[in-house]
Amino acid sequence: MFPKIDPTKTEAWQALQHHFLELKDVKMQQLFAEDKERANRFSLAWEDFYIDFSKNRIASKTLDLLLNLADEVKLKEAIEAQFNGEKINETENREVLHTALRDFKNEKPEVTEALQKMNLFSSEIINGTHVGYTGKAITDVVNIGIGGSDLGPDMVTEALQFYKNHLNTHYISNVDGDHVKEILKKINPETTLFIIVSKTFTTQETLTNAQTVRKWFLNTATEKDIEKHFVAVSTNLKAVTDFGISEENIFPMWDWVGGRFSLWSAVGLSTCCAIGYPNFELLLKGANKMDVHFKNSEFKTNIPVVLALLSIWYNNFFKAESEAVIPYSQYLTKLVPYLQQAIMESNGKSVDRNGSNVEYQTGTIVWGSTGTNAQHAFFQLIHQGKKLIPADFIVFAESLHGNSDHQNKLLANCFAQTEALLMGTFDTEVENNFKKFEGNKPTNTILIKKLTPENLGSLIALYEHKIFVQGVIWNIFSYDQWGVELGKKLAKQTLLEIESRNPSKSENTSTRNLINQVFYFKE
Ligand SMILES: O=P(O)(O)OC[C@H]1O[C@](O)(CO)[C@@H](O)[C@@H]1O
Repeated sequence: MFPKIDPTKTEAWQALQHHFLELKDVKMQQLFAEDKERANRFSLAWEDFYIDFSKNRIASKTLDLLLNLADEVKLKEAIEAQFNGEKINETENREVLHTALRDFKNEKPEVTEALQKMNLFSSEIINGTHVGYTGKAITDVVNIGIGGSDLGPDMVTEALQFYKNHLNTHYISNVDGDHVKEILKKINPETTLFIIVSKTFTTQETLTNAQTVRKWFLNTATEKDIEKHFVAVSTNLKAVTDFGISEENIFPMWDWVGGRFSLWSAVGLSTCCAIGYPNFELLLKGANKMDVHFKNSEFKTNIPVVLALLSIWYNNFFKAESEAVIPYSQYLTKLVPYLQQAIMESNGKSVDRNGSNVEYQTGTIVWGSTGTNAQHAFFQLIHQGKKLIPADFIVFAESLHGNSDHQNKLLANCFAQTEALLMGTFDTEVENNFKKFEGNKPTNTILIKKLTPENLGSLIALYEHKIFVQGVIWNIFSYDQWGVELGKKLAKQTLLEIESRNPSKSENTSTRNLINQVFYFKE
């Protein structure tokens, strides 16, 4: 196991603190003017990716010190420990091997078997050999799950809709009954496949939605028809079979795959049905390429490592509280909600790997939405507000739609925004302070050749590894999520009170009043 090192006790951290004082007031506009090679020096080209990180408040020394920090906290050993399947998720006593789901060279037999099952099943759904209870082909696929059992597959299916076949896909996640009701309005029980995805098969929202859908289905069909229309993805075979789904209709999940890192497994079955297995495999292969890059590249040319270190620089030294992600692609509308779970559920921790409270900032808040729309929404604050918000701009050089007029305008806007954020109105006369832009706002630009399943896989894996690197540096456990448990427990108790319809006995007066007010409104 790699050592548990408090980052603030390292020499590199101390050096970075001094260096921060030298650099905190530096203007990037000047750094660019003084160094014509800056953009070349602070950029990385890899496969179909070009990462420009020159528009950051860094000098060469900054990067050197950050790289020293990575060495001092033994990042290399940590990466090896993860890929070698050591139980680095210590609080759950689990290995962390989502990378094994996409490693076609060293496949785990159970992964190969699951992929074969997904291939066969999705092909039968797509080509119409798997028919519903009245003999009709499946037209709609509904994923029922929440968190990692929803956000990843939903995001990927949406992102790759250009590659989609005739199947309609739907995602039911919220326990709010409006969600399931609105989806049920759109589908026909005779031609719909339901995929219940829950690693634990104990999640209240998913089980409630699954029961509601089952009841709706049985309004027209019979119990024996369930096998043609319901499959599940879970580790909890007993709970699934108790629900009424037979073992052959269960796709596996494993303890060594965290929910928010599981879209590569059978959790991605809805995506696999929507885009077909060959495209799904390309997605996995793209992720694997990034895994190999992450595992083998020296840190200074290692994309996830460099992006993670830059984020640490702002989070821990500039004290930036959040980061924005702005994909200039309508297809990536769901990337930010997906990243919010991946990043914040992983690194929103305040206890270190030794069990002590941490005295430094950890998990960044991530937010954002697609450009160009975001320009007309919150960009005002990034340009002229008081907060420092480092941002990742993600854009594809080639479009899928082929309309160069649109694509050129999209690219122009993306690049122009990063330049405006950098330069502001530096060195130019402005009429008044209201029209002044300070500039000096940091951005990374992730320019990718084209939105293909492979490149999307690489992009997602990039962020997965960035999360891990940050967790190692902060000396926290990125792969557990104890912070979600208390709310789940209290919701169960609160539900009992609401269902009892007796005046609340809740000890907390605020909660008590809220429950009683609901009763009053309903009278
Ligand atoms: O797949 P399950 O077990 O239903 O869990 C769903 C989600 O709930 C969480 O446990 C907590 O929100 C996530 O980590 C997970 O992705």
